[in-house]
Amino acid sequence: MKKILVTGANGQLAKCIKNAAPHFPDLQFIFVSKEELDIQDAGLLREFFQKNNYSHCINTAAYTNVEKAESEPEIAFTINAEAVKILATVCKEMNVILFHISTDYVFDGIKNSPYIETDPTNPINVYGASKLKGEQYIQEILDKFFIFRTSWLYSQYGHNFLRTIIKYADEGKPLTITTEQTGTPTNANDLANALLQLIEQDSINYGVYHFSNEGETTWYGFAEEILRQRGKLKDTNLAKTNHYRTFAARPEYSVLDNAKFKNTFTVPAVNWLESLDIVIKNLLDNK
Ligand SMILES: NC(=O)C1=CN([C@@H]2O[C@H](COP(=O)(O)OP(=O)(O)OC[C@H]3O[C@@H](n4cnc5c(N)ncnc54)[C@H](OP(=O)(O)O)[C@@H]3O)[C@@H](O)[C@H]2O)C=CC1
Ligand SMILES: Cc1cn([C@H]2C[C@H](O)[C@@H](COP(=O)(O)OP(=O)(O)O[C@H]3O[C@@H](C)C(=O)[C@@H](O)[C@H]3O)O2)c(=O)[nH]c1=O
Repeated sequence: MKKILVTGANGQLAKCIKNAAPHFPDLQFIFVSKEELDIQDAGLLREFFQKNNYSHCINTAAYTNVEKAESEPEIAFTINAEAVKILATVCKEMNVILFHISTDYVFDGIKNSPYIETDPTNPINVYGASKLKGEQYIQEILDKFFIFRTSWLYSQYGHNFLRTIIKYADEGKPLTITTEQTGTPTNANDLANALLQLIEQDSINYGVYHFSNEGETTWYGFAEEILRQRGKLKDTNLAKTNHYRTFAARPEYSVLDNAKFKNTFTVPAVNWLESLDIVIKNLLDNK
C-alpha cells in the first residue's frame, strides 16, 4: 500500500486532501502539522523518514503570507526554500516521491497570454522568489518529483480570499477590490483530488506542471462572483479600484496554461465558476 506523508496538516490544501482521502481507500495517509513536524528541523525530518516507510510526500507546508514576507524575507526563504532543500534531500535518500506545490507568483506578470511551464520566471515579490528557490532546489536534488504551480487557491478552509470576502460581506463592511491583477481562482479541493489521482495512478511523468481551474478573472471579478453566488451582491457595498495599496507587488497577469497537465494526465479540467459554485454551496450547507 502506498504510504503518503502530508506536511502542513493545518493548512487549507492539507485539509482538502484530508477531506478527499476517504475516496482513495488504497492510499494510506499520515498528516503532520507544523507542531508535529516542522520542516525546518532537519534532524526531526530525517528521524521521521527513517522510522516510517513512506512512498510519497505531499509538501503543503509553506510560508504563504505574501504581504508579511516583504518584511521577513529570511523566514520566507527558510521555509519555502531551505527547508524544501532538506526535504528534497531526505526524499532522495529514502527514495520517496515528492509532490510539491508552487505558485503563479514565480512569474512577473508582463506576459498577456497564459504562462507555460518553460516561460522564464522572474518573481516580483519575496514570497514568489522564495517559492522559486524551493522549486530550483527540488529540481537540482531529485529525479522523482512533481511540482505543481497553482494560483489563487481558495476553499472552505483556512485563510483565503473567498473566506475574507464572505466574512466582510456578512459583517456588512464595504469592499473595495482591485482590478489590477488577472489570474485564475483555483478550488484547493480540485488540486487535492488531482494530486491523489496521480498518486493512485502511479504516474511517473515527473516534472513541473501548471494546474489551475480554467478561465480567468480579476480579484474584483472573483469578489463579485463570490457575492453573486452567495446571494449577497445586492446588499454589499462593492467598489472597484485600480490602485489598491499593498506592501508586496503582484503579477498583473498570472493565468497558467494547463495544457501540459491536461495532455499528460487523465484528470478532468474544471471551470473556476463551476468550482466556486460547489464551494459556496458546501459552505451554505454546513452553516
Ligand atoms: N494559498 C494560495 O493562494 C496558494 C498557495 N500555493 C501553495 O500551495 C501550498 C499550500 O498552500 P495553502 O494550503 O493555501 O497554505 P496555508 O498557509 O493554508 O498552509 C500552509 C501550512 O504550512 C504550515 N507551515 C508553515 N511553516 C511550516 C513549517 N516550517 N513546517 C511545517 N509546516 C509549516 C502552516 O502553519 P502555520 O499557519 O501555523 O504557519 C500552514 O498550516 C503552499 O506551498 C503554497 O505556497 C500556491 C498558489 C496559491
Ligand atoms: C482583502 C483585499 C485584497 N485586495 C487585493 C490585494 C491583492 O492585490 C489581491 C489579493 O489579495 P490577497 O492578499 O487576498 O491574496 P494574495 O495573498 O496575493 O494571494 C496569493 O497567495 C499566494 C499564497 C499565492 O500563491 C497566490 O497564488 C495568490 O493566491 O486583492 C483588495 O483589492 N481588496 C481587499 O479588500
